[in-house]
Amino acid sequence: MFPACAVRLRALHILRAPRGGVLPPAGERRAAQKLFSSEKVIHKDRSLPNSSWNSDLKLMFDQFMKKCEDGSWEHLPSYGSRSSQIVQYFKEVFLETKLRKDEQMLSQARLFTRSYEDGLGFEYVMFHNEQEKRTVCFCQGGPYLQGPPGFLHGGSIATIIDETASMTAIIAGGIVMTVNLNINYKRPIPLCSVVVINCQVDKIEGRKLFISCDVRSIDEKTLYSDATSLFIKLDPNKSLT
Ligand SMILES: CCCCCCCCCC(=O)SCCNC(=O)CCNC(=O)[C@H](O)C(C)(C)COP(=O)(O)OP(=O)(O)OC[C@H]1O[C@@H](n2cnc3c(N)ncnc32)[C@H](O)[C@@H]1OP(=O)(O)O
Repeated sequence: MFPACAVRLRALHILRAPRGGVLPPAGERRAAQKLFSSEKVIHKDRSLPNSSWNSDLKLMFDQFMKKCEDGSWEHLPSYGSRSSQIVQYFKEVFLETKLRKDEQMLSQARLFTRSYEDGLGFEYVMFHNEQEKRTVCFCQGGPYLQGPPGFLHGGSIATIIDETASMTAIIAGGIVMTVNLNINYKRPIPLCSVVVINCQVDKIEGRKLFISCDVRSIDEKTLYSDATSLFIKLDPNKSLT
């Protein structure tokens, strides 16, 4: 089964029987639907090529889109404002009513990695291989992500690792959050170069998902960083706050 399909099915399954079989009250759901309808304004898939992409990023995009043709890999679209069913469910179940009512704040909310203008921050595209439980992300880190002069900030590297590992964990386990992320920074990453982040599920134990990642140059000769992370599947019966 393709992962996007798997995510949708999992979300539907959760929506059918959240909180031990009891749906959130209808009034609450209607209010949430009204609130979430504002998200429809933002639709641009930011994982598609734009004029800021360099030739390496375009090349990797084309190569992997070809690999998608036989169904072994799937391109994962990505939006500035996540509005999938799974996000809607997250907001309904895990976001405090007080926060959900703050429409202005929520309408301004953007996915951190998609909050920069084209080319200035994270330009990236992800592909998932369901059989290998593996996600690859090709990322070109722009000039606003500078740490040491000419190189990426370590926090921006952690961010794109966390985003790729999160997608891997969400596809495998549904609604999760990072509880631990360990990174070894081995070589600095030049600004505006393209790297490949490779994440895979190592182990699932109950609610825990163990993910490992590495960050390499696209010719795979340079290992920039490696990381392990732990995700916990959220319990709909426990409050987040
Ligand atoms: C729309 C879909 C969702 C999109 C998500 C995108 C995610 C993007 C990535 C992120 O940015 S996530 C944001 C950063 N992470 C957080 O803010 C998480 C903060 N942590 C928490 O809120 C809670 O830890 C959490 C709700 C995730 C879990 O709390 P619980 O009370 O449900 O779990 P609990 O504390 O019982 O732990 C469950 C198990 O995990 C273990 N555990 C928890 N934290 C651990 C840790 N840090 N290291 C090792 N083990 C840990 C814990 O010992 C236990 O093991 P056992 O089941 O064996 O007893």
